[in-house]
Amino acid sequence: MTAKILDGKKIAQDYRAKLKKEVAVMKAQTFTPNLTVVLVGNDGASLSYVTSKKKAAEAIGMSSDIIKLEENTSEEEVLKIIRGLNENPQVHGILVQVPLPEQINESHILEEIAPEKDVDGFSPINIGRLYAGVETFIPCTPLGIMELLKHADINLTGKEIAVIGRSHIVGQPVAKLLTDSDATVTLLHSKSKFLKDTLKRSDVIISAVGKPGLVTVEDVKPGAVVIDVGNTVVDGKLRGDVDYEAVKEVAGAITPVPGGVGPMTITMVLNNTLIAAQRLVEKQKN
Ligand SMILES: Nc1nc(=O)c2c([nH]1)NC[C@@H]1CN(c3ccc(C(=O)N[C@@H](CCC(=O)O)C(=O)O)cc3)C=[N+]21
Repeated sequence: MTAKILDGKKIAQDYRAKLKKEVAVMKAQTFTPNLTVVLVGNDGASLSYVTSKKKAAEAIGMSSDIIKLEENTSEEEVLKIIRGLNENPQVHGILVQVPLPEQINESHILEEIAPEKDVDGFSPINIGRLYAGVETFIPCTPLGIMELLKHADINLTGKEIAVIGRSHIVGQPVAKLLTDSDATVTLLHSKSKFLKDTLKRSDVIISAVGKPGLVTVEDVKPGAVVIDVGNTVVDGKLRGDVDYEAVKEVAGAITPVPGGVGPMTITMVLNNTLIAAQRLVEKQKN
């Protein structure tokens, strides 16, 4: 059996075409949604991600700005910039690229972003809202994974799902969303005792660790759906966590790296920015 390839690039393209139509309607009736991305420092990979986000936003008719700050920028300086963006009525979505340089405390920054503009869904208020089951912004990678699973022809009800990695950005929120979809989730991490046994009995494996070669063909039950969130550069090449070539011969469906989860994450940043702008329109009506 050869797996169905979950083509994130194509699925993202189709999704963005739908967003583009909604943006056009919004622009005709009200204003142009804007995504502003804050990047601190000179990390090459981060610069390439934020440039992709700006390009993707502009391609669907949104406006997008990148605020590029020096590596040695102080926390107070970044906080001041965020306060300015919070108050700027032209800005609907704010995204501060992580990781941040070490002199800047990430929590302090995320606390400062106005929850109604926090399109990453990383602020403590929005994380709390997610678990409370009230209106929020769902983090972009988990949202993208849920969209990919819709294309995997799998009914999640009662399914065994292994999530590897317990970050606030991917592992924990995706476990929450999958649980809400009636799946049974095991959240695995570096200290888990029965990692490999759990993978082997799972109907879906989601790996978000950043360790190439972590998930091997021996770990995968025939027909299982495998979602690879890893993106690690090895010898100048982007690698996921999954041994893709071997696993695709036994899995039911699988995401490639690149071209799987990554393009979906960017699409969901756009999705959340549009929602932020739409919520503002609703608020102004009342
Ligand atoms: N505040 C914040 N929000 C984020 O959403 C965020 C972040 N910080 N920090 C870093 C991670 C990583 N991330 C990726 C997004 C797209 C691709 C992506 O599109 N990758 C392409 C390949 C790109 C390439 O070839 O280098 C792909 O997988 O096909 C990858 C990684 C968002 N992140």
